[in-house]
Amino acid sequence: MAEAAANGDVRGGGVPRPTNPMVTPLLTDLYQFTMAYAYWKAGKHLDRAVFDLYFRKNPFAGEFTIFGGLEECIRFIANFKITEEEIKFLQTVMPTCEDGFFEYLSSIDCSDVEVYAIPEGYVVFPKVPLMRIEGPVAVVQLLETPFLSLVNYASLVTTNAARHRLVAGKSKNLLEFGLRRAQGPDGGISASRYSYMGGFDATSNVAAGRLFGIPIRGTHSHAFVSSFMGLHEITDKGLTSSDGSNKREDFVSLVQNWLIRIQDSSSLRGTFGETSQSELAAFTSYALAFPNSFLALVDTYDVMRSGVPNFCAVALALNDMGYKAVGIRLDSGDLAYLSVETRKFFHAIEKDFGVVGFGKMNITASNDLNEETIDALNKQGHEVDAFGIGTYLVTCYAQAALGCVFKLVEINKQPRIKLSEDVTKVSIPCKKKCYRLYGKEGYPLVDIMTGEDEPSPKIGERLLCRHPFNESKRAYVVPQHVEELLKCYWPGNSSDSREELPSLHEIRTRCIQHLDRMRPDHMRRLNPTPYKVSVSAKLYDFIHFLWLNEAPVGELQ
Ligand SMILES: Nc1ncnc2c1ncn2[C@@H]1O[C@H](COP(=O)(O)OP(=O)(O)OP(=O)(O)O)[C@@H](O)[C@H]1O
Ligand SMILES: O=P(O)(O)OC[C@H]1O[C@H](OP(=O)(O)OP(=O)(O)O)[C@H](O)[C@@H]1O
Ligand SMILES: O=C(O)c1cccnc1
Ligand SMILES: [Mg+2]
Repeated sequence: MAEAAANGDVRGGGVPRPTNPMVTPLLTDLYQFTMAYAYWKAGKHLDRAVFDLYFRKNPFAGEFTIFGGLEECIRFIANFKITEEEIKFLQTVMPTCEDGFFEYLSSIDCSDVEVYAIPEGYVVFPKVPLMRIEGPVAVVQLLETPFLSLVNYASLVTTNAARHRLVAGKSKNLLEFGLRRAQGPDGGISASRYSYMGGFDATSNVAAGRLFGIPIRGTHSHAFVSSFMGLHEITDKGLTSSDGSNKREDFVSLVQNWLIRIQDSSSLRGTFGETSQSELAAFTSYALAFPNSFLALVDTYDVMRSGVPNFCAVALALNDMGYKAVGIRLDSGDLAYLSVETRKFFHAIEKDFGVVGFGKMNITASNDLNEETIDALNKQGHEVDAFGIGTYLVTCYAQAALGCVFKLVEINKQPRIKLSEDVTKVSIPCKKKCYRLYGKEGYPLVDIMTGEDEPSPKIGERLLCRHPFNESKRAYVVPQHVEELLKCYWPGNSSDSREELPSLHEIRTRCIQHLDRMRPDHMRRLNPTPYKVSVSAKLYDFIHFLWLNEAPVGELQ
């Protein structure tokens, strides 16, 4: 709801426009328009074509991917219309094309296009169509680039987020901090949205929070700490206690007294000397501004000799006034060691001053974190409760693109194939149905593609599942549960009813549930087991028949 409202104009049968106003029919490659013209010239533009959108290899050396970006594709086609002004511009780009073509272009929409897709947030695998798009060939051709642009990064960053969640574990808070490092504003907004979808808890990106209802969180920066010179800068020193008693105290004096008491306490005596007064002033000021949610960045000068003792002095002063501090953020140094030492310090405070719960104070870590560093921290042992992750998450540093493609699989009911020297690049022809077959233990066992007219797999019935290209790889499966994967998201001429577009929060919940349902060996970081993607025996035979038919026979001289 908030999404539609924030996005203003709602058209296309109640489907809002794409989130990014740059997503228009012109956000495509020139060759889509030149091909559309050539189809039109040949009188072929209304030929009924079926395209599959899929990827060939899982990213990040993993064996799974999460599908993201579907809602934006549906928003795009629901509102697809080339404006008069855009037509005029296209005429300048393609000056040799006949007027009749531009009249045709101005008449098209996607009312006769059908989109069947795997629901957003599902765990998906190579070669299985994420989307099957059917319609007049010229129109569907125009959808290729925008669809790929909407799905490729969305799926990649959702998968990246899910991988960070898997390595961090369920109990940790994951905060997306990437806006400043993302590939521009659209990259940043998309990263926040799809990181949340992939299992992050919150974002620092305020605009994304507003647009998508993602929880917004944040701490403060080093600049805030170093901007203070000393406690004398704090003019309004008073803090009113939280208990409604109107008790007001000189908070600065309270903090100073606590710092002395910590320095003299039995377990911490001698562990630190003079702390930074600049930092103490910054923390005190921040606590005065946010007494209910005080969290301090403790690594500007020295974590153990200044940041943590200063934080504790302020947190204990807040405690006297009935407020509970949140915790600290570490943004440099050895995060395993520093988090463990900080935790010991917190426990010592709890013990020495009898402040129940102080030992459990939140520790957030940031600084160029990624899957590997979090894995390393886990192996070393750490006390971090929350990870703030920017650069490696949003730029998908470990893999630049997912490599989704959009391939013609049928035209006018004639199956088509794209051949390649590289067998992984050979497309799987035909308008297909796709199923996920579940085994006895409740795990998905295999995805299978069949021809459109083949009977669907049945529970309890043995079915031969074949590798699409490798003759010797095949297995019988007796499914305990069968799920048809491609659902109708844009019915076009068909009589199927349209699937609802769930909220981002619902997609996130679904994504987490689906990841939980996978067999653990597919999900592990090191040498995961590939999930099997197969075709029916009939489709296998047909692929190889068509392959032989289309591949020219070489001549040896
Ligand atoms: N215990 C650890 N094990 C493995 N990697 C770690 C550990 N602690 C921190 N890291 C990672 O090591 C890198 C440290 O970065 P870098 O060498 O720039 O040091 P820094 O602490 O940021 O230094 P500076 O104080 O100059 O900012 C970061 O990517 C961080 O996530
Ligand atoms: O490290 P990332 O995963 O990209 O997360 C975002 C970073 O952004 C902030 O740093 P800032 O821009 O202040 O600069 P810094 O690198 O000097 O800390 C924050 O302190 C994090 O370190
Ligand atoms: O709130 C934070 O701590 C934050 C936000 C963005 C980038 N780095 C840190
Ligand atoms: Mg940093």
